[in-house]
Formats: sequence, structure tokens, C-alpha cells
Amino acid sequence: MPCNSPIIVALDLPDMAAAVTMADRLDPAQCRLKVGKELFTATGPAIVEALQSKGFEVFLDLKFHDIPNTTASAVRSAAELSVWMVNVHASGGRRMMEACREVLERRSGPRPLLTAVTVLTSLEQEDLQEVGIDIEPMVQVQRLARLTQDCGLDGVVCSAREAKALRNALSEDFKLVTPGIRPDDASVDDQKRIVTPRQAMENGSSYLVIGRPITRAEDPAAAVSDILDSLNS
Ligand SMILES: O=c1ccn([C@@H]2O[C@H](COP(=O)(O)O)[C@@H](O)[C@H]2O)c(=O)[nH]1
Repeated sequence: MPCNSPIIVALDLPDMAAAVTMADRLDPAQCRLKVGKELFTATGPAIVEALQSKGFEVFLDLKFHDIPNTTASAVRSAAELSVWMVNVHASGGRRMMEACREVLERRSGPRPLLTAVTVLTSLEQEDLQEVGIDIEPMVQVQRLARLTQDCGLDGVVCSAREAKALRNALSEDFKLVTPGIRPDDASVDDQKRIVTPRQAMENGSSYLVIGRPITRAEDPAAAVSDILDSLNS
């Protein structure tokens, strides 16, 4: 059954056992799951299959960033795992993103959503300056999001702080996938550009990526329900 919830739980966990135990505490009707670099490096594709067999749609968040041929081939391999979403870094540029879109268009059958990371939510203006980008995150995000839409991808990963501006500038169905989500009482951790779940939805986020506030909660399912309730209150 397709999931209607905007919540994507980031399973930043060390191994198959920890991830499966967490998945068993969650409900595929209430959230999708995100497999990132730590878990995928530890388990390989087996984790994707294990989560799908429990009814979850999986966002494979490996943020590919390489030359066009290498990145497009990685995206094709991800599609072969029947993941719901896969992503690349928008700063890989136009030719890279177009190659990724084209490789998916050439495949028959269902295609994953293809999104591109703009500016990581752990970065703020000083961090950008240090790597030679002398503009505010908002400006860089808008630039990369326009490029991503122009390359025909389905959406971007950005902070919900930028979501309102992007919603006004980009097409209605362009997906805004927003990590850096923190309920009011949650620890900020290493995130910088944070937004509450409710504010993120009000700003126009399509999906809320939430890791530690759920996976480190005493009752992860209750944490998901509380966040969903906060969106409707
Ligand atoms: O800009 C980005 C892109 C990806 N992420 C990922 O989202 C989760 C967030 O986890 P929290 O525990 O809620 O901070 C994590 O897997 C990141 O790799 C991001 O945070 N920012």
C-alpha cells in the first residue's frame, strides 16, 4: 500500500540487526525509511530488500557525486534495487544530472524519484565561505535547485528554511525533501539550518527527513505519531 505520510525516517544505524529492529518498531503506513552511507556500507543491498519485504518504501541516500558516466551507472544500480528515491549532489553539475535522468528514462518499469542535494543542512554561511562560495546558503540553494529542475530531476534536498522561496520559484510538483527537522524540544546535534516539522510543512516541504529525534526516542513509533499529530493540530 502506498505511504501517504511525509515522514522519512533516517536509519543511521551500524548494521542489519539494528536497522531491522528499528524497522520492526515502525509502521510503513506512517513513514518511509532512508538508508544512508553508514548502513549501506555495512550491509550492502540486502538491507534495502529486508526493509522492502517489511512493506517500507526506501530512499537510498548515497548522494552520488562523480563524473557523469560513473554517477549515472550508480543511479542505474540503485534503480535495480527498486528503491523509491535515489539522490546525487547537484554540484556535480548539469551533464552529470542529465546523464542520471537519461539512464532512468532508458529503463523500463517503475523508476525511482531522482533528487539532488543542494547545500547540506549541516552547513551555514561561514562554512560555504571556507570552501570558496561567497554567498548565503539561500542563494546557493536557489541556484542549484533551478539547475536541478532544468536538468529534469524530480526535486531537491534542501533545508525547509529555503522551502518557501523554492515553492514560489519552481514548479508545483517539484519535490522538496528537507532534512534538518527538529521538533521544538529536540537536540540540534550537528545540524545548522533546522526547522520544526510543522513549520517545514507550512513552508512547502514535500517530505521531512528525520533521524535521531525518532531513532533515539524511547518509543520511535510514538515519536512518529507525535510528529504527525503536530502537523494536524
Ligand atoms: O542536507 C542534508 C542531506 C542529508 N541529510 C541526512 O538526513 C539525515 C538527518 O538525520 P538527523 O538525525 O535528523 O539529523 C541524516 O541521515 C543525514 O545524512 C542531512 O541531514 N542534511
